[in-house]
Amino acid sequence: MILTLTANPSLDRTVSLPGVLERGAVQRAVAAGEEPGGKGVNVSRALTVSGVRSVAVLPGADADPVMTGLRQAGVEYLNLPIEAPLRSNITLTEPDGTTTKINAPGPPLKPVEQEALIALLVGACTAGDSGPGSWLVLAGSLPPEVPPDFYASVAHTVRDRLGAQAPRIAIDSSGPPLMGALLHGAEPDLLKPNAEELAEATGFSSEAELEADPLLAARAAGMLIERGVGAVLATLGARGALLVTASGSWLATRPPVQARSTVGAGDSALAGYLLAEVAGAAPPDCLRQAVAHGAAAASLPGTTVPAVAATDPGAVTVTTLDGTGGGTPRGPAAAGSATAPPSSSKEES
Ligand SMILES: O=P(O)(O)OC[C@@]1(O)O[C@H](CO)[C@@H](O)[C@@H]1O
Repeated sequence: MILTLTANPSLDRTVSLPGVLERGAVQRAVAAGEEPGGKGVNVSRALTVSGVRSVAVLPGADADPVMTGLRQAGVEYLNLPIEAPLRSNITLTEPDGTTTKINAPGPPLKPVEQEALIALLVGACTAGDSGPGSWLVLAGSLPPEVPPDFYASVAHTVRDRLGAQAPRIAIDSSGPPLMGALLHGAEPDLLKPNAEELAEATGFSSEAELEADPLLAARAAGMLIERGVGAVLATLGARGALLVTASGSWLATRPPVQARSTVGAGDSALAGYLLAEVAGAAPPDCLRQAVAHGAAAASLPGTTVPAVAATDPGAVTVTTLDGTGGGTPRGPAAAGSATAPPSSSKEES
């Protein structure tokens, strides 16, 4: 069982435009839809749709549309009821796949609610089939009033309370919550940054340089390994993704796909990695499945998550970067090409 914690979930509203987004104009959408979102929620959705048990832990009222969406999608969840409605995040998509996203701050989570959310999570870790072979994913931004070291506090509490039975911890966040986690000793077993977050977390080179140069990105990821991170799964937009561990570094690339919405592609990549990992795959094959999942998600509308059966890991090429490991190269040699969101769409972590 894989647990996810989304402290700042959202109802993702996707509006499809018939053409280019025109600032200041009234435009008619060709389609609109809603899905439960937030990074951890998306990871849980992607795992569930592939038949891997996942429980999403999140704040929000029983009647909140996010819970309704999770029930409809058959996703298991544990919610901490709060009074305020959860946020709605808006995605505007253009026909060429260009994605514009506007994220709301979300309702504040009071200190007493933060404690209760952690208690709910610890309870979930001790129940069922969570344990040292499993994972806890801490993902997304933090709502107002939550301190930036929140993910580090969660990691410390879970490890203190569960000891050897604690699940491994994966973190996917950005800005102050990412820095707060790293600076306060969260020491995640897995960190999933994009190029911007890798630059932010290491202060090593710029986002553009890291995205353009996987070897440079691998060096930056290596700095995080030296600081106690177990493994770094770095998504590099059109350059594919990297996996860096203490025992090896790998780069995965694939032919471009026609992107429809890059929202949630990073979350699906993390889900792909985890579902391969819990099935016992070797690191290069976990990376392969991450890239296959991310590519499939980018080709789907809105925050839609793919099932593993709809992904194409055979199209992904994995190469060893440092001669310490490597997967069985499969599919067309496609170095330098990968999931290709349009240049005007930023890959979300
Ligand atoms: O504001 P955050 O928490 O950083 O990101 C939230 C969000 O953009 O992340 C997901 C895509 O990764 C979406 O479902 C959701 O709207």
